[in-house]
Amino acid sequence: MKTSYKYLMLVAAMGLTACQQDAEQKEVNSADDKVVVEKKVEVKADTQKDVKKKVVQRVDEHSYGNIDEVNLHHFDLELTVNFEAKALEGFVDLSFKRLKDGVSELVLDTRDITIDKAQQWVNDSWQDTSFELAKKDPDLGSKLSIDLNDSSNKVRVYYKTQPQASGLQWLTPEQTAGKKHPFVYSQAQAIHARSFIPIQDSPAVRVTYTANLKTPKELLALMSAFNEPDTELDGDYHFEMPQAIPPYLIALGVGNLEFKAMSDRTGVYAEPSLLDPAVAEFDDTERMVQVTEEMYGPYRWGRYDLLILPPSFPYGGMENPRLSFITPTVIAGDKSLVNLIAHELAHSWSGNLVTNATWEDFWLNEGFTSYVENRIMEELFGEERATMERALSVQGLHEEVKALPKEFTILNVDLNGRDPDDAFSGVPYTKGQMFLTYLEKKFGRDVFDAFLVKYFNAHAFQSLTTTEFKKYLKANLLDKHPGVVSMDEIDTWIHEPMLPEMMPNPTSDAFTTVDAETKAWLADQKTLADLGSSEWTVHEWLHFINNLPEDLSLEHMTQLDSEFKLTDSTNNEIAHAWLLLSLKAGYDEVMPRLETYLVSIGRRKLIVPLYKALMETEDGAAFAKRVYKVARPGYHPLAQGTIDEVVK
Ligand SMILES: CC/C=C\C/C=C\C[C@@H](O)/C=C/C=C/C=C\[C@@H](O)CCCC(=O)O
Ligand SMILES: [Zn+2]
Repeated sequence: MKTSYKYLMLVAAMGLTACQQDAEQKEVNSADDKVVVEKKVEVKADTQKDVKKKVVQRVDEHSYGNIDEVNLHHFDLELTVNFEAKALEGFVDLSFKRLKDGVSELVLDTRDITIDKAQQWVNDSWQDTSFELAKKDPDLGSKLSIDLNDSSNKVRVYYKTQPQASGLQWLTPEQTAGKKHPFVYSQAQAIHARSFIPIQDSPAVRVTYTANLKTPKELLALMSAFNEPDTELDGDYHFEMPQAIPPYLIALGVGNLEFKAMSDRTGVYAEPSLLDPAVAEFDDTERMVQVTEEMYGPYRWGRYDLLILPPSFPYGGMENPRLSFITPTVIAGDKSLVNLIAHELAHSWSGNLVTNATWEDFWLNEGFTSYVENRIMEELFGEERATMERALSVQGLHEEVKALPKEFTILNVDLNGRDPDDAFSGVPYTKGQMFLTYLEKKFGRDVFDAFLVKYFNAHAFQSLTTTEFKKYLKANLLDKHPGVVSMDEIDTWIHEPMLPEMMPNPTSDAFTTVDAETKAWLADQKTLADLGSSEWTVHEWLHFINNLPEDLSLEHMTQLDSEFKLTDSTNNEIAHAWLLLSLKAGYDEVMPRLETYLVSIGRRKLIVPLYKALMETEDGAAFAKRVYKVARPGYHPLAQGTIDEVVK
């Protein structure tokens, strides 16, 4: 096996002796994958702590790409969307610059892609070149090495995706709202872009792109690129993405989609029956863009549109640039769940503009975004709602942390040897958000806002590691205001497990009132009719349900349901909270509703806790297995993977 280029990069950076290099080299040559190589280097670096922090964290253990040798900066994609074969078929031209002399190969990430041919651009023509597709690693996929001659700077790869591509979901017409047309969409984060494009699939890479997609004539294709609002349906679509983005933000969606504008630069794409409800729900989007610009500087991506996906979309939203992908489960009819739009929009600053360099730095994307999301909500809907949303998140975090492996409660998590999807949790989101809220409170909002604007500008269209962030924070905030927050405190937030005592604890007066009312009801001092609940917002309802005792009597559960019709709630968050409580309290009246819920929604956050709760009892497990059999074919591969583990 060849020596890992990353190994050499690390050795050079760490200044190991020739003898040490030799010893390491032997181990590397016998190792069969690069993760082992990096583990080895990390052990070695333990004796040089500062070097370890500086160097090892720059390594992206989730990519085979030779990014220190070849800088991939642009691609042109030509694909046919073949619904019968559940495949994308065509080729990609990858343009790159060499960073060193003597580079003889371009190393890419792939997963479950069939490679038909590789060519390189030499002397003004395409010439075949040899390539090697390595054995598949279960987490990372297959390394693709393409031989380069001395001068080429463009490679063409002919390929097709396979039906099980982890980054694509192919839906039959029956799985869509309209039931007449098929649908396909991508979800590339964290390391799934490689299942539909051979690429250096690391968030440290940034590429511009163009694409031509051929689809059935009656369908519309969209990408995370410029989407012309009045595109004609003709099955032949061209896209340009002039801003350089990391590969996990490459996205496509194809279906029976229509467009409605919400402002000059914002609009919604959705299946026809969902279009008007979505526009009504999300018509504050333009205001959201404006207030974010006022706080954090210009929106740098041109248009900001939303694509409403089928309910099987495994996440709430995905921040694909210029075109956020959105679950329909947040179309509640009362704008109660639109913080999700604030969140995806906030990524246009934190995540898409300033990006985590590796998946171990994921909290840099999500902590900042959750903080900015809440600031947008405060601007649009007031302090009380923003506080309630923070309080709900923090309570959820406390619950989640109890069940997580301790190492996953660290912001700068160690993902060595792990699939990033397996470490996914609310920690990078809410613990990260609370860290920034802590800094805001310590330094004051004006100072902290100025720091954030500077941070976004200084790192625009770049990726950075946690170590680089800490250095920037120290120089630009801590050292400028000495004695306010120490580096030890910063390290506790970023590198220690669990939740620090200094974590802010958002308290809402409205929630305090709900708590008092609940107490009075449980003590038989008030009836449900006297609770004042007719004035409650969705957030108060969520707080109420989430804080009821898990062993609430069946009599109390029945009273609640007959008074408030909670089993029939059409708000998916309230329904989720109520169904979960019902499972814990043994309130079986909900089972038919639970079955419908689990079969009709594929968003992991809403269904995984329900499957987990079901698996706690024998009857529940039998129910879970029966329902999952029906629901599974409609779920996204990511949700299938998670729930397969739960419902073993
Ligand atoms: C500690 C976690 C460390 C690393 C995880 C790295 C990457 C996460 C990756 O697996 C994929 C994440 C995709 C997220 C997409 C959208 C979310 O913001 C949705 C949140 C949940 C929801 O609202 O449904
Ligand atoms: Zn996010």
